[in-house]
Amino acid sequence: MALLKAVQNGEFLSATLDLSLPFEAGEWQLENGVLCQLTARGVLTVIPPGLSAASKDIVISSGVHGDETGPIELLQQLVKKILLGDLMPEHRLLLIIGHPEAINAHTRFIDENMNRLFGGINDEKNVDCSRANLLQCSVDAFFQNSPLKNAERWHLDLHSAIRDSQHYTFAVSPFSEHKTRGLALFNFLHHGEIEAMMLSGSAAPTFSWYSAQNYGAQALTMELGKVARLGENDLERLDAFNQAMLALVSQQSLPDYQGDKQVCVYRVTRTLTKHTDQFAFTFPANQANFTYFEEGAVLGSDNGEEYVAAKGGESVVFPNPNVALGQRACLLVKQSDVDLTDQVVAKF
Ligand SMILES: O=C(O)CCC(=O)N[C@@H](CCC(=O)O)C(=O)O
Ligand SMILES: [Zn+2]
Repeated sequence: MALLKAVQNGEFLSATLDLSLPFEAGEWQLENGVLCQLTARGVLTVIPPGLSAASKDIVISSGVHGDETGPIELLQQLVKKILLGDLMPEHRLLLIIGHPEAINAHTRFIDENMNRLFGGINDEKNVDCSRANLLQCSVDAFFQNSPLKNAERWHLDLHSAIRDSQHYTFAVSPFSEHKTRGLALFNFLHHGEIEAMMLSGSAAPTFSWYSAQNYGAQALTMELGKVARLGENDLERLDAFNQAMLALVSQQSLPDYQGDKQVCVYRVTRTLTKHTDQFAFTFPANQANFTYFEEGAVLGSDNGEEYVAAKGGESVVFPNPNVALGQRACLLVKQSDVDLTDQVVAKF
């Protein structure tokens, strides 16, 4: 079946991944009036017939890393519900399957980590750079061409962690110069029963940062469980998040959270960068995210420089000594007692 026809039938993921099907752009309307625009492989805009003053512009992306497949399955389910008329979106949506070549290859990336390529347009020297450029242009077009004036902008970039984690689900809030940490975003995290949130204090060229920095979007990198092959994910464990995501796209706004789950908040204290090939950690490669190290514990070293846990201790997240030179080898975080219902955090 041709690519466009397959997408129209709800098969967004399989049509996106079948690279033998030539890409066809297309625009069509569903019986319920929803307008769909397929503008690039894996890039679908959805526009409900009746936009209101409360409508938002929401980007949901998955598969920016090809081996993080649980969120890709969730996105496919969401798209299918919309395309078959089973879910009426309330907001303009840009729904993205990030990196088809990497997904097909079951790898994080092909030549370089695409989630470090959102700092602006790249030289198109490989497929990761070309795809990052296309995704940046797609996000630009989506936000810039919105008929909604002063609409709230959101971007949820869905990932899953490589290793075990003391928090099965968590979010990274990228640093930006805009107020991109609103109370509605925290309310969403509570509804999704997301266990932890890290507040980043410095810019990083990730996809969620791109939308926060350039468009003031309420943006998060969401870490949802652990990497597994497509079709082998335990989506039950992500059900609270999935329900919150479905509600986000189909309701004007989420009701104030009344449950008793609390998001554990961390501030990023430091980013350790790999400067030389001597970079090494003192702990095993599979050390769980959020492992805590007492003050003074040696965490690793790089060409004779030792990294030691700071005053009060620090926890390590995303430790990876195998990254390219000049890239982030881990984040160090400290638990913070800020309350996510607090306007003070929401100011930033
Ligand atoms: O589990 C890991 O080590 C990596 C999971 C992952 O891909 N995380 C994102 C986080 C992006 C951010 O800091 O916002 C990444 O490393 O790109
Ligand atoms: Zn990822």
